[in-house]
Parts: sequence; C-alpha cells; structure tokens
Amino acid sequence: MDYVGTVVGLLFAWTLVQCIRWLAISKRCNKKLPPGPNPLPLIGNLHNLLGDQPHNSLAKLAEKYGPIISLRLGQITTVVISSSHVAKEVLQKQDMAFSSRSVPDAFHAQNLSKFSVQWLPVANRWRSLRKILNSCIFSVSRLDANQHLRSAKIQDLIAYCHRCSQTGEAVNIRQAAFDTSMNLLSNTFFSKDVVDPYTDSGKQFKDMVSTIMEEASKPNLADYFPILKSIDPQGIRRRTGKHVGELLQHIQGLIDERLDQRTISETTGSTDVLDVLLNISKEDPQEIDRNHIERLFLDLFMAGTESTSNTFEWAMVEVMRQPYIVGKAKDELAEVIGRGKAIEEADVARLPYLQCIVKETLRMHPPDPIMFHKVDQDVELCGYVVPKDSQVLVHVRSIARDPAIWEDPLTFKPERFWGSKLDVRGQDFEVIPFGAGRRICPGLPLAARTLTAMLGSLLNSFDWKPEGDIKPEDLDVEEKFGITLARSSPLLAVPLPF
Ligand code: HEM
Repeated sequence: MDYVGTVVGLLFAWTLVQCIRWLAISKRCNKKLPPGPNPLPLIGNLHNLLGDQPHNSLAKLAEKYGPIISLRLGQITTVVISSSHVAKEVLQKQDMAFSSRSVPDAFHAQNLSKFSVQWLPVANRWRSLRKILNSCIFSVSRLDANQHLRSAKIQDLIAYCHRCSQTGEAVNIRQAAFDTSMNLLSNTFFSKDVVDPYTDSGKQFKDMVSTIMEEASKPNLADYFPILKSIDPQGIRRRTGKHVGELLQHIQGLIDERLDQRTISETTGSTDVLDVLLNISKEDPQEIDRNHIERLFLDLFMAGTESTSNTFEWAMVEVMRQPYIVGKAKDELAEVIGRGKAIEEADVARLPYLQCIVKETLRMHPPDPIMFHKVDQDVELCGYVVPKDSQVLVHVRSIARDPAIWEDPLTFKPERFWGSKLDVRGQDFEVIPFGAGRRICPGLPLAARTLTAMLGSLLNSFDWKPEGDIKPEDLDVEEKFGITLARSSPLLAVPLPF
C-alpha cells in the first residue's frame, strides 16, 4: 500500500475506534458532557475551527452553546471555557484537577516534554523547577539585583531609535521589540547579548528560537489523531527536534564558557541567573543538574520572547491610534521622570497611567489568547463531566472581551483600570493574560517590569508616527493567530525627536 493509502486506512480505523470511544464517554458521563456542535465522522468538530482565526471561531461557538462547550477535535475530546466564573472554578477552586497539560507532538522532540517546566505534569520535578523559577530567577530581590543588565538593553533600543529618527527611517517595532526582549532575557541569564539586533551578524540564536516557535505553531495532524504520531506525517516533530538540537548546542556553549571562567576565578562576580543555577547545582545536583539548566533556558527563551514583544507592539499600535493616551502618558512621564529620560524598572511603580496602558493591552490582546490544560481523571464541572484525558482550553481573550463584564469591551481604554483594584496577576478572573493558579506564568514579574519600562522609555524619548501616509488613527488591529497572537503585519513607525 502506498503512503496515502496507509494514512487513509489508519484514519478510517481510528474513526471507528473514535466513534465507539465517543459513545462510551457519552454513556459513562450519563450524557453530561457539556453542550456543543455535533461532531462529524472522522474529523469530529475540526471543521468548526477551519480558517486562520480559530480563537474567533471558538468565541462564536461559545456565544451559541454557552460558557462550557465540548468538541471533538479529531480524536481529542476538548472542553472550552469562556466565562470568568467557570475559569475561576477551573483555575482556582479545582486547580489541581485541571493542571495537567496535553503535550503537542512537536514538543516530544529531543525529549523536551520530559524536561520542560511548560509540559511536565504537576509532580515533583515540575515543583522543584517552579520553586527555582520563583525564588532564584523571578523573585523581586533577584530581579532587582540584575536589573542594571536589562536597563542597558533599553538604552540600546533608544539609541537605535535615535539613529532612525536622524535619518527619518521607520523602526520595525515588532522586530526591535523581539530583539530587545531576547537580549533582555539573555542578559538576565548570561550577562550577554545573544543577538546584535541592529545588524545582520549574530542572527542565529534568534532565528533558532523563531523557527522552533513557527514550527510548533503549525496545525499538526498528529495532535488530533495520535495514531499518526509514530509517522509524524508533516515532519513537524523531526524539524522541531533539529532546531531544538541546534539551540541547545548554543546554550551548552554559553554554559561551557561560564564554567571555564569559573575554573580560572572562583567567583565571576556576576548576578545573573546562570551563576545562581550553577551554584545550586554544585551544592545539590539533585535539585537541578546541567541537563535541566540547559532545558530551562530553552523553555524561558521560548515562553518569554514573543509573548513580550507582541504585547509591546500591540501597546504601541493602540496608543498611537488614540493620541490623547500618548498625551496623558507623556504628561505623567514628564512629571515623574523628566522629559526625554529612559525609564528604570524601579520607576514603574510610580507610573500608574503607564501601568494602566499595559494592563489594557494585555486585556485586549493577550499574547496567549487560549490556555491549554488537561484533566487526568473524570472531573465534574458546573454540573457536567469533563472526561479523563480531555484537553481543556481556557479562552482568556473571550473572557477579557465579555460584554457582560466589560463596558464597551472592544474599545482600548486604559482609564478602566485607573483606581480599580482589578489586576492581571491571576486573582481577578475577568482578566487573566498570565493565567492563574499553580500554572500561572512564572515570568509575570519580569514581563510586567520590562513591558512598562520599554513602553515608557520610547514614549518619553520620541513622538511616533506611522510610516508613509497612514494616519495614526487608521492603524489596523487585524490579528494573526500563531503560537502567540500577533498583529497581522508589523508596525512600522518613525520616531521623531522632541
Ligand atoms: C506579556 C508577557 C507574557 C504573557 C502574557 C505570558 C502568559 C503566559 C500564560 C498565559 C501561560 C500559561 C498559563 C497556564 O497555562 O495556566 C504562561 C506560562 C509560562 N510562561 Fe509566560 N507569559 C509572558 C511572559 C513570560 C516570560 C517573560 C517568561 C520567562 C522568561 C515566561 C515563562 C513562562 C513559563 C516557563 C510558562 C510555563 C509555566 C508552567 O507551565 O508551569 N512567560 N505564560
């Protein structure tokens, strides 16, 4: 039989198995599966998500079927949560039951899922990695200790924009934000740039990260029909593995270099994360060994770069569309910091309006519009049963645009957070861009600082206008769905000195 024949045969066999399984689940759950559209043979409800905006398709289904719906995506039972009330139930009240992850096939490459804090189940290894992240990397004292490393990178960004302002050249905000985010992380971790953002040299590292993200964001048949995993029909796992291998090699090189320095001198005097982790590993290799250190860095680059740079780009688009917002932010900056100066992370707490802009950006444009969790057992949820091994999607973006919660939800209005106790830190389920509960984003404290400092610095140093004849208020907010939700085209903006 040829390749296509084999695939069709296998899919047919699975259709049968799937139908039987689906009937069994319905029976076992006493028909208490959440409501949802009828699945078709073989593909289930995959056709309901066709198109390039699956997050919008899911939002429409929720409007029709309610805040908890069930779908069958290929072979995978999927429950989608689209209200703050049910999200609280899932991420707070029954947090433990919903805290597993279903691992996309791409992340089985190079055994990533066995080492990665993002994909490990909530068990001992995950707990010890999260403890290290919370206490040794993202605690206030650690971030304060190495904030000078990041401050220099924001100065680099301003210097680059300054050069563009002199020639009238537009800044590709997405690219500049991605490069800056990458170097903000690499300096926090290794006291070192991994990209030279403004020339073509040294591009490799960021290209590797981007390529892995791109590969992993492709819809993969093997994720919906696990029988296909063994043949990796689109080659996604194979290619991801190759790129991950290259990136790991690069990270290994950075660690070797540091170990050599430490052999020469007992202390390197650095305050960066690599030194902290190597110290922990030397004292107790059980807590974290070299292999885990390498994988942890890989995880953090993947999780922390695009999420930050996309959010930053959205913030710039939204404020440029409404000049009154830029005016208010500049007034605050002039009063608190002084016109034309860069913002330090320590200044962020004194800039409440700028913080409102960042919160409103995260409400309207969460970079992860949908969070992926999984249940390992049957779980009761609001009178329904979520069957064992179901994938559970929390539709963060739908919740944050719910007209029942938010007045005028589609208008970007930072003032809605002014004087409000609502925050994005996982306590208020109306707006959970970083998630909530035990799997909440560990990078939140770093992202909150760097986003605000970058935005404040660019607004306080320049006036901005879109490239060409586009009026600021005409900048579009079209989205492109990928591993994170980006603007459909990069924002090109010209910095004007003032
Ligand atoms: C605007 C910036 C960011 C946003 C909106 C964001 C959002 C999120 C979300 C929604 C999750 C999943 C939570 C869940 O499933 O319940 C997550 C997980 C994660 N994030 Fe972030 N993130 C951001 C930046 C960062 C940064 C800067 C880092 C690190 C450098 C980071 C590291 C991680 C890691 C390691 C996880 C996996 C945690 C786990 O599964 O236990 N993130 N993030």
